[in-house]
Amino acid sequence: MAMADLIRPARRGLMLVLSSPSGAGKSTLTRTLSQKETNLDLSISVTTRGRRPSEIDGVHYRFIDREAFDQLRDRDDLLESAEVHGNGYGTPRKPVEDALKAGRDVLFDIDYQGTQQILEKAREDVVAIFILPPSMAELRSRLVRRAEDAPEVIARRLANARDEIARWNVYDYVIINDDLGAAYESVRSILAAERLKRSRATGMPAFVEGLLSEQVN
Ligand SMILES: Nc1nc2c(ncn2[C@@H]2O[C@H](COP(=O)(O)OP(=O)(O)O)[C@@H](O)[C@H]2O)c(=O)[nH]1
Ligand SMILES: Nc1ncnc2c1ncn2[C@@H]1O[C@H](COP(=O)(O)OP(=O)(O)O)[C@@H](O)[C@H]1O
Repeated sequence: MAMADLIRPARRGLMLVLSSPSGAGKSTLTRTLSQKETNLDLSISVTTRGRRPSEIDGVHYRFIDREAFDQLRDRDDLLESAEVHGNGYGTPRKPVEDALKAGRDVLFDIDYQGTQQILEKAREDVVAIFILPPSMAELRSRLVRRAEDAPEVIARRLANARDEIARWNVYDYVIINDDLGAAYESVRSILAAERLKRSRATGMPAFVEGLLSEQVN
């Protein structure tokens, strides 16, 4: 091992938050990102909301009852928690702390209230991105097309969208998810840039080392 590797402090993982009003596309972007990116753990939240037909317990959320939720929160086992659209949601603390300590980055799909709580705790380590739909009409059609929620649930989520959009200034970046591929590339670029910024403190990034060690004639 090179001397530089021995004295270089390991980079603490960063916390990447993706939030959006319901239906703007954060779950789709989160899923793609966690499949394609290495060194990025997805934080699995607990929720008291009922499971949607397409969801798997332990993969998309851990579905728990109100009593279990209150117990986790009261024991301080949640890094952040909030009431959203009438249900409890929270981030289990332990998996996040373990990943960050090991230098892995963590991806969160949480709302603005949870984002604010995490920012208050660890501003320097957080990168918060807000995903917006191109229009309110398109937001509505995405919720209808997704066909996972009852009409009254969709109506409530659309009504709440206005309050959520008004919180845009909690975030470091805002992305309009019109073309999905373009939105994904924007998220990926932000992650790459923020990782590079942080690696300055801990030494040369691997791809720079790679370029410098390559011999060409
Ligand atoms: N604060 C907080 N919000 C969460 C958490 N998990 C999910 N959310 C948010 O709760 C809201 C509702 O999520 P969900 O019921 O899956 O509906 P969706 O927005 O239509 O995908 C979204 O804004 C999520 O980002 C969490 O652990 N903490
Ligand atoms: N750029 C896009 N163009 C068209 N449809 C999209 C786009 N992004 C996401 N969708 C679709 O919109 C619906 C809502 O997306 P989803 O990721 O579930 O939103 P959220 O997690 O923000 O509630 C899904 O059916 C998804 O396939």
